[in-house]
Amino acid sequence: MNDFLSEAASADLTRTPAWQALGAHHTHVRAQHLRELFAQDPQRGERLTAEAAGWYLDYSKQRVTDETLRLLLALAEQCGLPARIAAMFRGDAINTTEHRAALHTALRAPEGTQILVDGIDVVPEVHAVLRRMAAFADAVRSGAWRGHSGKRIRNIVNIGIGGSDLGPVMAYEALRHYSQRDLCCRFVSNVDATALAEATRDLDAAETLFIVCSKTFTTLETLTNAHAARAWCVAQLGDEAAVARHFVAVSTNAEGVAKFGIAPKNMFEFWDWVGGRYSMDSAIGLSLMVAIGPEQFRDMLAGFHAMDQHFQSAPLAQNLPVLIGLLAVWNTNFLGAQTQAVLPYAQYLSRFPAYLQQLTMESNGKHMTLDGARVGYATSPIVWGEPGTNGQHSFYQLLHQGTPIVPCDFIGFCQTLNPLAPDASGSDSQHNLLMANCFAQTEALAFGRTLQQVLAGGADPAVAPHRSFEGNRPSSTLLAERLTPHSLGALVALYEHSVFTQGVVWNIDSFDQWGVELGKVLAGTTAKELAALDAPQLAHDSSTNALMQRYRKLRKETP
Ligand SMILES: O=P(O)(O)OC[C@H]1O[C@H](O)[C@H](O)[C@@H](O)[C@@H]1O
Repeated sequence: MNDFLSEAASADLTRTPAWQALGAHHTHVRAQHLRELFAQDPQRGERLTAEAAGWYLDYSKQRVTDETLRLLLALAEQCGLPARIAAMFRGDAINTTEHRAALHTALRAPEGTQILVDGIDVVPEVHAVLRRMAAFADAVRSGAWRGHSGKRIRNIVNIGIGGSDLGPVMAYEALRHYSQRDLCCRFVSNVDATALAEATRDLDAAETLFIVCSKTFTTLETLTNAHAARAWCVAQLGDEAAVARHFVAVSTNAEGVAKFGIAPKNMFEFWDWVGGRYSMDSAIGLSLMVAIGPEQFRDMLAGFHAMDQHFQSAPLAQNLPVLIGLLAVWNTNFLGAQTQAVLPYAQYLSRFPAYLQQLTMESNGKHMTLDGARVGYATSPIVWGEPGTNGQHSFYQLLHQGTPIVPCDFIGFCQTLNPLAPDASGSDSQHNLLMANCFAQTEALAFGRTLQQVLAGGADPAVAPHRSFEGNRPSSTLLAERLTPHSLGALVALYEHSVFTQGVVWNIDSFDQWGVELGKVLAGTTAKELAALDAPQLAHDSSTNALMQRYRKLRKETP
């Protein structure tokens, strides 16, 4: 057993005293409505809140009592959370199945901090790469870096998938307001050739820079797209040598990058102790840095770091990531929720739910404990969501009146970056409308509308039951003053650490992803069979065989 694992963490979770106490306690909470909890405690909405790194968390509309919180905090203690947090920040090999540290926190550690991996301080390396990235970003932004034919770079195409795509594209969209207007960034991830074809259709190769992002530099989708992009570029510019001015790489695999034909001086490195889904603040964020500039990127890192410090040092009861993580455990394991909706009331955060899907589900979608036993409890919720108010006109019907319980995280900002409709008081009426929707939704979910209220409003008694809302649907609200690189960094770190908190309680490895491997291996074999058009025998199951045969037949007949 690893020395950072406490005895309790390795014992069967469901037999720990805190878990058992929560099991006994949850029937009591289930019998209570949020209406009663608020009526009993007029200060609840101010009391069940916490604040850190510019973010205010209101979790008073979660179905918890003070006793629930006390028991959840006891559970965290019994699972050894404080020791596990310390182990992560220290650089212990907490990713046990891959024998690696999970040190994304080192990516935003200020210069002068010392973090040792195998006896070597990694912080100077992190800052050396950041400086190289900054010099490159400045050169592209100023026009000092020219394309092969001497033209200025106007377009950046990031090629990567999973963590090498979702973080950069989410953050680029989130921080568009801060990006250089004459630079256009596009992101290609899917191996469907349509993605690359549409991303490059209207571009001039002479003005286009490809950033190929892949931690391993072996990912089939990324290498396939990178080769296709290279062919497109060379065909347009008529010279193989153009690759040197139009391709850079971000990877841990220098050999793979060199083999592709990108010179070491055009490669930005990161390290195996950075997980793909935890890498947007490493060199994987190069496209973002080119778009928003090194200063704003550093501001984002400072936001990450502020939340890291809070997670590391705040008491568990006031610790935002810990609270959010424990509430997820409560909702999943005791209230029976299977999914979690993330609802940003900010168009700029349109890709945030997709980003959180990988962060959460690839991290905690596991069924084996660190000790190699099958878990006897549910682990990661299914994460989904859309920006408000769009979601309201789509799936909120189910949130309000459906049969499943869906805990919601509402995320919003007090100030808009695009004031289109300033009113007499100086605030923006369009933004007021957006946020009014956000607050009203949390209220409606929690308190609903009783049958009596509906009837008192004069509704037809036959329709009244359909128009009543049970309420008692849990949500949290995260509010910050303004969407800035700093507040975005803090928000991402908040969720990273909340996912870690859940993983610690569930006693799973939140940093491996073996479940993705099988699909990759099978697709490789199948791709070979599809390529060999006339190969007579297929040895899959009858369904897969029939599908492949049909595909081959129709593909052949297509002119
Ligand atoms: O960055 P790469 O090595 O190309 O990996 C890209 C992605 O590959 C797999 O899908 C992994 O499960 C992801 O965690 C990773 O982000």
